[in-house]
Amino acid sequence: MAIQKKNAKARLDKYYYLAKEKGYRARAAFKLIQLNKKYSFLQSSKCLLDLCAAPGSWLQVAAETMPMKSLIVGVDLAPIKPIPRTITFQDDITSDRCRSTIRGHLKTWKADTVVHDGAPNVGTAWVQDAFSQNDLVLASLKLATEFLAPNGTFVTKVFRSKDSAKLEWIFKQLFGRVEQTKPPSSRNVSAETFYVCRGFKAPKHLDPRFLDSRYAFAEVEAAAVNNEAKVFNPEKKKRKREGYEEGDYTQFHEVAASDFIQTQDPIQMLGNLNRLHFRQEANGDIAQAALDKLPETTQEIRDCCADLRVLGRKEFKLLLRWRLKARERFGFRQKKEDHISTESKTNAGEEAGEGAVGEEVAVVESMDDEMRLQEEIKRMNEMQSKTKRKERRRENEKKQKEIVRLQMHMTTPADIGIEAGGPDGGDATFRLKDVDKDGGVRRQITRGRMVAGPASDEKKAGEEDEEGSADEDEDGDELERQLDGLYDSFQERREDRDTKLRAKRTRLQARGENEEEFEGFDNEKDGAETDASSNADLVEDDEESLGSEEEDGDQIMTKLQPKETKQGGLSGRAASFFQQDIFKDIGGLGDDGAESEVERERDSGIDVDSESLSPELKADASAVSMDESDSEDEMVAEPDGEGEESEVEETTAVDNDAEDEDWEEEDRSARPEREGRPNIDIITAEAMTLAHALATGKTSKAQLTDDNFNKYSHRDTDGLPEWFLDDENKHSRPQRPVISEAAKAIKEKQRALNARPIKKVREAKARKTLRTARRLEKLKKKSEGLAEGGDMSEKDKANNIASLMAKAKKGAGQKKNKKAVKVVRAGGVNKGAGRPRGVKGKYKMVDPRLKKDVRGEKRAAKKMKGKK
Ligand SMILES: C[S@@+](CC[C@H](N)C(=O)[O-])C[C@H]1O[C@@H](n2cnc3c(N)ncnc32)[C@H](O)[C@@H]1O
Repeated sequence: MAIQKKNAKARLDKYYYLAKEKGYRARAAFKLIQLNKKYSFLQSSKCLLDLCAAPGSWLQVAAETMPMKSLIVGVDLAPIKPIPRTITFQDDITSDRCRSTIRGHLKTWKADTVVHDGAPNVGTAWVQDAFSQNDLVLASLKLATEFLAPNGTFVTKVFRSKDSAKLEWIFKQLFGRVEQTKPPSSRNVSAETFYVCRGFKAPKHLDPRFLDSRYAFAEVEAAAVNNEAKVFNPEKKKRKREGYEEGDYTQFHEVAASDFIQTQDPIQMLGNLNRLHFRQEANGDIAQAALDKLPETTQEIRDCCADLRVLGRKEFKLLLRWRLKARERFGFRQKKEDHISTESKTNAGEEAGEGAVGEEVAVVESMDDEMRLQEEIKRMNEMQSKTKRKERRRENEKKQKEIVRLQMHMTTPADIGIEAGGPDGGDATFRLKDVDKDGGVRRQITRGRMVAGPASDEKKAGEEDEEGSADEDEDGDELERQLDGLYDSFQERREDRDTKLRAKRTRLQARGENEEEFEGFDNEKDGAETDASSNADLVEDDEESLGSEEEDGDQIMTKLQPKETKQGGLSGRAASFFQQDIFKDIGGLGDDGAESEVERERDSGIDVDSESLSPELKADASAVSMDESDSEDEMVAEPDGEGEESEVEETTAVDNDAEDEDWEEEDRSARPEREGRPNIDIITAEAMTLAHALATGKTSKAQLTDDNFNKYSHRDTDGLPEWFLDDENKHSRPQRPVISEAAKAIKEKQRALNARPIKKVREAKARKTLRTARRLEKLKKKSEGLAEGGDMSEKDKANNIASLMAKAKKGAGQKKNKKAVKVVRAGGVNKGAGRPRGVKGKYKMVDPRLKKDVRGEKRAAKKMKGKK
């Protein structure tokens, strides 16, 4: 947060002020404007859903861009002040209530566009923030999949992190076209980027895990090729190529659920079968009917039995637990219980008890009902407390691991401090967990240095959790160990059948080994660094709500850039592209005359006079004109419309010697050319460098033309305020290289120019010279007349001519006599009544006191003169 405050001022950039000027509530508005400018999705949308909409600048943009009577709904955790033409409400987009509220607002409509600009609260570690943001993205995508119309558009902000690629993969499964972009208004220092996903495929059915961060991110991660795995695990398992079992030529296998309850090898069944059915044939198995009626046989169990191939670890555990319960109901006993029930253990049971852990035996019960009931209750209680302890321990263990992995940037901050299990409290299905199959003892997943701390912590936590004795704890793990062992053997069987699974496991193992060997991270340092940068990155401008600017000064409102205008059916970008010279002879490519040559030149960063430049020079594209007769004001070349300062200007063919007479305003279009080419003068070091490069062949015309089609060339400046454009012109333009020789040459040139009198002085001098010349001409004529006059004596003639010359000389130094301004004393009859009576010509009303003072001064001056 400190970082945010420190940078608060710097964050108030031009978009902030522009937003303020245009009345948008946040500068984020420009992001939507720029995204829409590029992809034009708002104009064609009639229904829009804005997830995480506060303070509402995107809603403002949507409301003014979408067609009238469009339905625009916005939701955010924070309240949104009402915006005309939009419906807003306050809720968490991850909640079910939010979903039903949206449904209520949309009624039968489907959204054409869903936009999401959500950002989690900042202040935690970078990875954690990024993860929460990704979580938000998934939540918004979930809503989008529910409310988007087929072929609709989903626009979302994503913070670049290791999970961005996974998100992109998910987007690509759901949308026809997915593009990543960063609008210019998004700060470069921000890790945010935007995905514009178009062409929603609207799948009829979507596995909810697809949009669950734990599964979604884990799945995509596993899909990545791990080359290291190949290095560290070069051995190849031999493939089994036996083919079909004898007499079994189908790939779909099912058995009655009661068989699963009775079997001694449930894992084998779960691994090989596709379904456990509950069908009851006439005269069929009573166990099957009883099983069907058992309260433990819940709908969830039935669903799991329906397709065993799609189940995960959690579901398998569920089925195995269900089987154990059913076996108890049916009177089967486990080995451990046989120890408790000393009366009824059979020899067969004992033999089975020596076998592998978890092996069960059928026991013939002979206890009376009461004892059995007590035993049942005791056992259930034990099981319950064991399960609780186990859950707690696993939570702790998981959190510790996640924290370490998080610090190592090896994982996302999955549910730290929240819930380690799945959304419904279960484990992540695809979580890696190594199991010691034979001993049923679970190995630590994370190894080496990384887990040293957590492992001991875990132990501590485990100790704290202990409520009973150590023996009790061991018993408590029994079920877990059995399940893990069973699941492990199931996994192995599956892997034997499925090469992909095997490869995945190998990769994960290799990764684990790499982690073990890796010793290079400095957790503290790393963490500190990322935290700092993360905050800077994640504290995005969007929180800068203008509405509450007084409070934090960071909030802004935005104004949209002008809408993209289409020219001749082409988008603005396409139109400007086809306006290039190479397309000019091709008909039907937009409006040929829409842009003048000069404008084109200007767009490419060159300011030239279209009429005076030859085509070659246009191609040279290095010229911006400056008339030598024009003085310094023109030299400080104003930036053109595109923000490029003029670098070279045309000169007229004016000779320096005649500069005094050259004060008439130049008509640029009438500038002469030298040998059919415009007379070019170079006035900036960049232009000089460019000219040098051209002259020495270091660059070519084509290269130059290419360079001028840059990202600054085709900006839409319509409707933008002057100050904004000025700022753009100053800073958003290509930086051209300058060589020192060029800089020196320009300096020299400017020094010479500065030494010259300024234009007005030269003009005045020229006018004076002209007047004198005219007067002398007149004088000459008069003198000639006098000289010819016969009546006058030679002396008179000489006197007359001398006096004429003296007059002319005097007159040349004098300005025309201005008519005297009559000073009138304000007051009396002259008080406030327009022109004073009897006064003709110019007059000036003055304060009576002032008039008196002036007269007094004059008198005093006269007296002084007289004394002298
Ligand atoms: C960058 S702002 C959005 C700015 C908005 N696009 C605009 O133009 O004004 C991010 C918003 O996400 C919201 N947000 C974060 N988590 C949310 C959640 N779980 N549900 C709803 N809104 C959430 C925050 O309250 C915050 O207002």
